[in-house]
Amino acid sequence: MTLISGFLAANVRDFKQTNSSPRPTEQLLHADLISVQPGFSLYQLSEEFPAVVPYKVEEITIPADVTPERVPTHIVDYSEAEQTDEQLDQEISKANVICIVYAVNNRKSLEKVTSHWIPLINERTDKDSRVPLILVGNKSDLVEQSSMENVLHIMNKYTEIETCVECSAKNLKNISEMFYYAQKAVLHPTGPLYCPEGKQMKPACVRALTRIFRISDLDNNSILSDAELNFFQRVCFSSPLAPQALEDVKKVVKKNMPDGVCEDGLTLQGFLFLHSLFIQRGRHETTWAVLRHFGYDNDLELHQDYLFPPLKIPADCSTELNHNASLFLQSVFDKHDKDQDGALNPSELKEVFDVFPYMPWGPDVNNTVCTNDHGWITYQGFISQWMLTTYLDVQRCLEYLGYLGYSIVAEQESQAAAITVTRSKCVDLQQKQTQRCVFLCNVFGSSGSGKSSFLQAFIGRNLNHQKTIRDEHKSHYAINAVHVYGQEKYLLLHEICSDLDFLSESDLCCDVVCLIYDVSDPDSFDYCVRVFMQCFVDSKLPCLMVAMKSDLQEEKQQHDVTPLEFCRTHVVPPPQAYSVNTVTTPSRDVFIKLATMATYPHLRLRCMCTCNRCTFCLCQNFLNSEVLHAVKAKLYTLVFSSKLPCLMVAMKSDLQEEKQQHDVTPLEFCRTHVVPPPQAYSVNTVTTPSRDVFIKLATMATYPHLRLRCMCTCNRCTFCLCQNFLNSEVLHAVKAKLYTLVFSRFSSFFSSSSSSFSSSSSFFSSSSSSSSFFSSSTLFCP
Ligand SMILES: Nc1ncnc2c1ncn2[C@@H]1O[C@H](COP(=O)(O)OP(=O)(O)OP(=O)(O)O)[C@@H](O)[C@H]1O
Repeated sequence: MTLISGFLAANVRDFKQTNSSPRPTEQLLHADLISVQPGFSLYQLSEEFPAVVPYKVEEITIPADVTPERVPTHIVDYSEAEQTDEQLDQEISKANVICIVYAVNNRKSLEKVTSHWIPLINERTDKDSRVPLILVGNKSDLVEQSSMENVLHIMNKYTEIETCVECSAKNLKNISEMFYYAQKAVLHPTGPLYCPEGKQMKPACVRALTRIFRISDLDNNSILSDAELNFFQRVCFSSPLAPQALEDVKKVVKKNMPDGVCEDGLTLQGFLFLHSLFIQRGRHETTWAVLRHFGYDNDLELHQDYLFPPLKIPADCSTELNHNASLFLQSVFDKHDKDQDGALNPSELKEVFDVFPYMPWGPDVNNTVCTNDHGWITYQGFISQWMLTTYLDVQRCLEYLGYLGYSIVAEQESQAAAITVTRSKCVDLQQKQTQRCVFLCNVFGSSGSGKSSFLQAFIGRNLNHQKTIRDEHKSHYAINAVHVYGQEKYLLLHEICSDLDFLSESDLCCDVVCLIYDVSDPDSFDYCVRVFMQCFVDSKLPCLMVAMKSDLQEEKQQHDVTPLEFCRTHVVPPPQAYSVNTVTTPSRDVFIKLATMATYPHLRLRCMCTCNRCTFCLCQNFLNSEVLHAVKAKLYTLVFSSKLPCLMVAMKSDLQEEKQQHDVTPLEFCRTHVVPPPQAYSVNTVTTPSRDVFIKLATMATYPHLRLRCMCTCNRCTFCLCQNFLNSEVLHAVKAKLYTLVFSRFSSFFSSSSSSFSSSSSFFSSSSSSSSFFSSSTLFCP
C-alpha cells in the first residue's frame, strides 16, 4: 500500500455567516484538505481503501446534506512530492481549519507535528487569528492501545489545537468524527470564547453575553426570571425549557456559584457561569448558538448583515418607524424609566445605551427633543429622536435597533421590519393625500433673525429657558409631535445656515419652507425675499413667512414692498407674528400650521387655521372623518342619476297625525330615496308662519348639487355659521382673486386635472369622480 507522504490539513475557508440565516445549514463552508502526512489517505470519500494511494487526490466537495453540521465541505489534497511550498502557503492562508495527521505507530511523525507543522502553520497565520488545528492520529488499526496521553501535553502547549482524534483510514474508524470536529472547529471555535491558560471566558465573550443578558432581561431587574429564560431559550433554540430542566439549570448554577441565582432567577454572574461551563465541557456550540442568534460573527463583533439588513428606499420616498417599532421603543423606555417619572435621567439614559458599543446620543439631543424641567428626555422626546434618526439616517436607525436587539425581542426577521418606506411624495401630491407621519421643515433666516429660538420654542422653551443652553449643546434640529386635524404627525425643523453661498441641494429639499425675519431688524426681511426668489418662487413647496420677535418694536423693512404685500403677491400666507419672549411656553399654532401645510401641500389655498379647537377646525375634522366619507360615498351611489332636489313637507302639523296609508312611513320613504326628512309645517300660527322651510327650499334650488349636505338651515348652529362664512361673498371674492393669481403658477401641478380648472367656477365645483365629488372642498365651496 502506497501512502501519501506529509500531513493532512483540512482547510475550511470562506466561512461566511449571515445573521438573517444564522443556522449552520445555511452557512457556507469550504474545506480544503491537504494531505501530506504518511499514513493517511482520502479513502473515506470513496469508502474504499485503494491498493495504491496516489500522491494527490483531486479537489472534492462533500455536500451539505451528508455532513454532520450540514454545511458543504470543500476538500483539497496537498502533496509535498508534487506541489511547491508556495502552493502549501496559499492553501494554509485560505484555510479555516487544518487537520494535522500523524501515524499513531510512528513516534517521529508525532514529533514532526510540533517540530515542523505547527511552527510552519503559525508562521503563516496571524497571531490574533490563529487557524484552529485538529490533531489526527491515523493508523489506529495498527496499534492495540490509544496513544492519546502522548498528545495531551501538545494540546496543553498549543491552544490553537481544538481537539485530537484517533482514526483508521483503512477501516473507516472515526473518519466522519474527524470531519465533524473539523467543521465544529470552524463553526464553533473555542478560541474567541475562552482562554484555556486563564481558564476563563475572554473579555469580548463576556461583553457579548452581558449584552445578551441585558436584552433578555425584559423587566430590567438584573435577574432572568423563568419567563425571561424561556423567552431566551425559545428565541435561541426554538423551544422553551421544560420546567424541570429550568430547575436543574438553576440548581447547577447555585451549587457552583451561590450569587448566580437570586429570587429564583439567574443573575448576570450565573448566566456567565453557565456559559463558561458549556465551553469547558466542550458544548461551546450552545454558546455560539446564543451568540449568533444575537447577531455576533466569529470575531464576536455584531455582524454587518444583522446591523444593516438590506432596505430599498426609492427616490422621493422617506423612512419612518412603524407602529411595532414604536411599541418596542416604548417598552425600552418603560424598562429603563425605573422611577417612572416619564423621563430618562442621565443614569437611566446611560443604561439604555449600555448594550451599545458607544454612546450614540450627545448633549445636543436634549436640545433637539422635548425634555422635562430637569432637562431629561421625556417619552415624547425619546420617540421623537428615534423618528428623527429614522427620517434622516435610516442606516443608523437600523444599527441602533440592532444594538437594542429589536429583531430578537420583537421576533422579527430583521431590523428592517421596523421601518416603513413611505410612498413617493409625487404620488402623494397627485393623490392629494398622504400616509406619512414625519415631515421636514427647513427654516431659513438671516443671522440673528431668531431661527434657533424658533426651533427651541417648538420643543417648549421660552427665551429665558433658551438663555441657559450652552453653545456647544445647541442643535440645528428640533422635532416634536403635532396634531393635524386630529392626527399625530412629527414635524422636524432644520435650521439652515444663513450664508446663501453655501446652500446645498439638500437644504432646498423638504416638505415645507419656513422663512424667518426679525421685525426689529430692518434688513432681515430682505434675506427672506432673496431666499424665496432664489430657491422657492418656482417650486411647489408650501412656504410660510414668520415675523419673529414680534414683542419688540417693529422696524420698517428695507425692501420695496412690505412683507404682507410680498406674501400677497406670491400667494404665500400672510406673515405669522411670533415671539419666544413669553412667560409660559411659546405658542404652538405656527408649528401646527407648518405641519398642516406639509401634510396637505395641495390645500394651501384654504383657511390657514389649524388650531383644532375653533369652529372651522372642528367642522374640518368632521368633514374629513372616515365615517362621513363612507356615508357620502354610499349616498352618492344611490342618487347619482337624480338631479332635481326634492323636499317633502308635512303640512297641518298642528293637527292630530294619522298613520299614512302606504307601505312605508314618509320618513322611511325619504331615507330610502335620499330626500331630506319631511318638514313639519303649519300655517295655523298666531304670528307670521315660520320661514325656515322656504329658506331650505331656496338653498336647495340655489345649490342643487349640494343636496347631500346637512339640511340644517337654522342659521344659528355651528354648521350654519360655517356655511354662511364659506358661502359669503367676501370669501368668494378672495378665492377668486387667489385663483387668478396662482393659476398660472400652479398650472403644472394641477395639469392632471386641468379640465376641472378651466374656469373659476369649476375650480371650486365638484368633479365627476366619486372621490373628488365628495371632497371637502366640494362641500365647502359651492
Ligand atoms: N423676542 C425676542 N426678544 C429679544 N431677543 C430675542 C427674541 N427672540 C430671540 N432673541 C434673541 O435673538 C438672538 C438671535 O436669535 P437666534 O440665535 O435664535 O438667531 P439665529 O437666526 O439662530 O442666529 P444664527 O443664524 O446666528 O444662529 C438670540 O440672542 C436670542 O436670544
